[in-house]
Amino acid sequence: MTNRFGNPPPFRAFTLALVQLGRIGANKQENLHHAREMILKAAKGEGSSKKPDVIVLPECFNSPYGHVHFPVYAEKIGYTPGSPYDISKSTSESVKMLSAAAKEVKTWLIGGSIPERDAEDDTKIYNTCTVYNPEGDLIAMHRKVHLFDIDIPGKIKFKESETLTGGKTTNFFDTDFARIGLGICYDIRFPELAMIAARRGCHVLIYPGAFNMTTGPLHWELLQRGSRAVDNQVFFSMCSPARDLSAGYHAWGHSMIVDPMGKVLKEAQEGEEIIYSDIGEFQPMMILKRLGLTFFADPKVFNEARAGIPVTTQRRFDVYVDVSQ
Ligand SMILES: O=C(O)CCC(=O)C(=O)O
Repeated sequence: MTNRFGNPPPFRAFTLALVQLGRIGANKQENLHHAREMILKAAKGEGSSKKPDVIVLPECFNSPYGHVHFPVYAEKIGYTPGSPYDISKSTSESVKMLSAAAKEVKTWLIGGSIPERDAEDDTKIYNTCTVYNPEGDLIAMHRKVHLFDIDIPGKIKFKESETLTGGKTTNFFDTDFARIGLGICYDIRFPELAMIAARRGCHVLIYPGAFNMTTGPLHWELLQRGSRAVDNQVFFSMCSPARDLSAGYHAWGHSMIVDPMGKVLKEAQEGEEIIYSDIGEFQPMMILKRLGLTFFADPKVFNEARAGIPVTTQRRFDVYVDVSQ
């Protein structure tokens, strides 16, 4: 696909690891220490025969989840919109840990999310995902666009907007094997974000998330499979923290990887766990080629979904009205 956002890299199979992180408590140092341990474990492919190309952490991995906690745990990443990413002078302990861990394991790392304090305006805090390449460079960020403000009487009330500001941009990044789109948790409820990413050539969308015990059982899987993956014919994945019933917020867990036909490739349970899945299919011949410098993979399900059910090219933008009013 050619587009004004630059051609995406050719899509080749890769292995994705989701770290459904547990033990996220009040002590930030411990949270960072444990997250690092789990990144190292995931990189070894522990519990799997696979060594991942991309490792993902959950939403809000360095702090308890709740609007009162965000200002206390917020860190300045050192990023100013419009400027290149440069974390050499960042004061963020979380960013330093993530960058060093990605470099150590030489793997792409989607660093879940952390509360981020604006570089210039101290009153603004975002829920921010940072992404590192295998050299440890920060190469992409996503500030949660849609804030999680809900009130289901007797079940759950949550108001991120009490302390957070919403991001203003859609974001993706290119690796040498795929273009990957970003979102965070509640962003999944807004189909526009995923559709924009898919139409900009993303093959895979990855959202760190932390659904709860009310909406989790009803919507977590439905939104990933039935909605964002099938709507856009992309691989879709959300990575949750593990469920901790002693914490103030009870995460649903069930981190998941879904293919473009809506098939669940891997799903975690509730506890701390690392799950792995191939994105695209490795063929035996291709494994051999992989021992050389190049390898080819079969993005079969991606191409077949789009060829067999060509909604991507059948959309009637001439008919759809502007629904923004
Ligand atoms: O949309 C939902 O039901 C949950 C969203 C959420 O937990 C979040 O945005 O952190």
